[in-house]
Amino acid sequence: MSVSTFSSPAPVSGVANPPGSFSAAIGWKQPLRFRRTKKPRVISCDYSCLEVRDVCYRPPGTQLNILNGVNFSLREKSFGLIFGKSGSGKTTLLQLLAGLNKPTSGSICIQRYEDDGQPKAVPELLPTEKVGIVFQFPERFFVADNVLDEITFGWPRQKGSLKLKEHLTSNLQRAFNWVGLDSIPLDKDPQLLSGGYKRRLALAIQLVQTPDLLILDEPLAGLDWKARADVAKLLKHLKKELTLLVVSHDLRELAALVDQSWRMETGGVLLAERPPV
Ligand SMILES: Nc1ncnc2c1ncn2[C@@H]1O[C@H](COP(=O)(O)OP(=O)(O)OP(=O)(O)O)[C@@H](O)[C@H]1O
Repeated sequence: MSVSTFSSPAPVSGVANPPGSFSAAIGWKQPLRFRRTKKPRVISCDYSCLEVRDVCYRPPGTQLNILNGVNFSLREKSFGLIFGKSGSGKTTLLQLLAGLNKPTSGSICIQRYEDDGQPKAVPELLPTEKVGIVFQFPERFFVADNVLDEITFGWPRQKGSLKLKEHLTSNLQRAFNWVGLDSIPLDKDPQLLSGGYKRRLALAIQLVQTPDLLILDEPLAGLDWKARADVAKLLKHLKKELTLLVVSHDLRELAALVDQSWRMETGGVLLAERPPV
């Protein structure tokens, strides 16, 4: 979905593992350092949009459409907000975007545009491996008894996957920097983190996979005012790196971040509307 305009940090082996580094924590013989590669910058003015067209969803075995002709478009590296009454179909839509269910009809695509707004080539189906999703109250799904195991849960365990692990570790370091988890000991029990830090950890787990689109269902729910402000600030920072689509009832805290917003009406109809704050 995004065009890479900057060279990314590349792992380099051959130096001692600094104590507390990810490489040391994982116990690798080939330690990692990070330096910027000298690839030239590519300046590109074209852009892409997530485009949802005429999406309907009816759960198998039922006669009722939860989503009815949903249409919207969200430009890359922007912040989209969906709000609306409980039970209107917001989470159902997020699940379709994340590839957890398939629309009954309609399409979910990425369309590239020229700088002048002309579509470039035909739209491509949204690749679900480039979509991350953080569910409501993600900390309830934490399974490990330390931060490192929680974030590396599901990583390849086979011996032959060193390259992939190096890649993931490089991403992990970047994700921890982005969400401000660098100061947290990797052996800390995730359940002992504050509410705001649990949310940061849940975000980092998704960011390791370098999604282009990150979907968040009620990211501020259940947090105190300080943690809500911290997470909102973090989302503002993340918007510079990837596209964010958020479902939330916390309109006041998020209004300043919003580039585009929609109200989900009862019956699964989505209407472009500013947050009523
Ligand atoms: N598999 C299913 N079968 C039948 N009904 C379903 C199914 N999944 C969701 N629903 C119903 O669809 C409606 C929309 O649910 P959804 O969770 O998407 O709403 P929501 O807008 O996200 O609500 P909330 O804000 O409370 O999270 C609800 O009435 C829900 O009970």
